[in-house]
Amino acid sequence: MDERAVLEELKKYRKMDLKYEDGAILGSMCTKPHPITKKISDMFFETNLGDPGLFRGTKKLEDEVINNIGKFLNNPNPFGYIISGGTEANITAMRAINNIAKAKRKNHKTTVIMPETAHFSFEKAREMMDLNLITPPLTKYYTMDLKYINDFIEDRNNKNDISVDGIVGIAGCTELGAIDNIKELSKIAEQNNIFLHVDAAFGGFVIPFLDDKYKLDNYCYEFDFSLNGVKSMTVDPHKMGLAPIPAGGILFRDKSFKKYLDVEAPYLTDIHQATIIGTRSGVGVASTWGVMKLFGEEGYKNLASECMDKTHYLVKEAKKLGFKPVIDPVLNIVALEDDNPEETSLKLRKMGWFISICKCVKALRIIVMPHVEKEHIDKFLGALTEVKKN
Ligand SMILES: CC1=C(O)/C(=C\N=C/Cc2ccc(O)cc2)C(COP(=O)(O)O)=CN1
Repeated sequence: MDERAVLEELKKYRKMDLKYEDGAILGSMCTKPHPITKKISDMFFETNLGDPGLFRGTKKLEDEVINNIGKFLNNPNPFGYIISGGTEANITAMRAINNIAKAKRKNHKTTVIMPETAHFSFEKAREMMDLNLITPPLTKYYTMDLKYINDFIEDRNNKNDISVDGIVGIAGCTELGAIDNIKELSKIAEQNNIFLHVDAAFGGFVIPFLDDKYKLDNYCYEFDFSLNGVKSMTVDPHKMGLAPIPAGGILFRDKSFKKYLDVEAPYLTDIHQATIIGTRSGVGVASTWGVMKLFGEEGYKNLASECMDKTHYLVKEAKKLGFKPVIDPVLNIVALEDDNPEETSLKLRKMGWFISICKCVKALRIIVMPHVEKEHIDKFLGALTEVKKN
């Protein structure tokens, strides 16, 4: 095929895809990347951070991006990477917890406490590292029951039983946007010398920029490295950071954690490699650097406010039509109670609406990303009303 034919053929495939701007994508935590990232992608498309000695400028960008993200997460000295996504970031944090535990006790089964609302990337980590996951009961706000955690750890300590090696707190859970009480989890982690990882894959680019008027009394919004017990965080630029895929982020409190991830990499320009993925493009790094410079704190504050205003609009209009949110929106995520979410979601899909559903509660799930406008919300609620009538 000549170049023209190749491009013509590819256009046929691309036309089969949905477009964010059409507003029918309501169940995605990704959105249309900022336009500047097209130009940045073109500049950095051949870079490979898997061999950083060859791409020193791009590696310098990654270090600056990690520091810039660290700044809005109250970490003056972060260590980390911009990697394939939140899944790789969470698995990386579990690698660190597992390797720290194994270094203390050889035949120990690493035990990690995390909520049932945790993203399924932790199930992949469990399977890969044979982790022992403990899921405490949830409160009515869909956050982990702190008394249960304290009692569980105390009981283990009293029995001199297998200790708890890690705790995972979610700052903006996938299904509902609920934020665990990271402040209390940090105290528990510090008192018991347990590694606390915060999965803020979605919330990391929202919570630091959230105006107080959107904050609910039932949740604690302190969630970052300002809490001494927090040892690592997942924060994904390719969600509310408006970077193109792939751009997940893993940050550790400092560089002392690198030794728990390093693997010898003899034939690279570096002698060690800490990331799970080897060869990795620098496009996500450069795009994140660019969008963060373009937006600044004000830009992300405006973005968070715009999405929260549309979220509250959706809830207000849905309530008028008799639909009930599972919880008041914590972030730009709405879960509407539904007696048969699978069926409703399928009917909506046939009408061209792509929402998702919750697992932890019978509900429809809508993520009000920047590409979702009020007109899309109005049309969606019209379709939902029609589906529920029949
Ligand atoms: C709290 C948390 C998440 O909500 C999460 C992903 N969430 C949602 C991923 C998603 C994105 C677009 C889409 O159309 C559908 C789903 C991940 C994994 O992030 P990923 O590997 O970048 O998908 C980790 N933690």
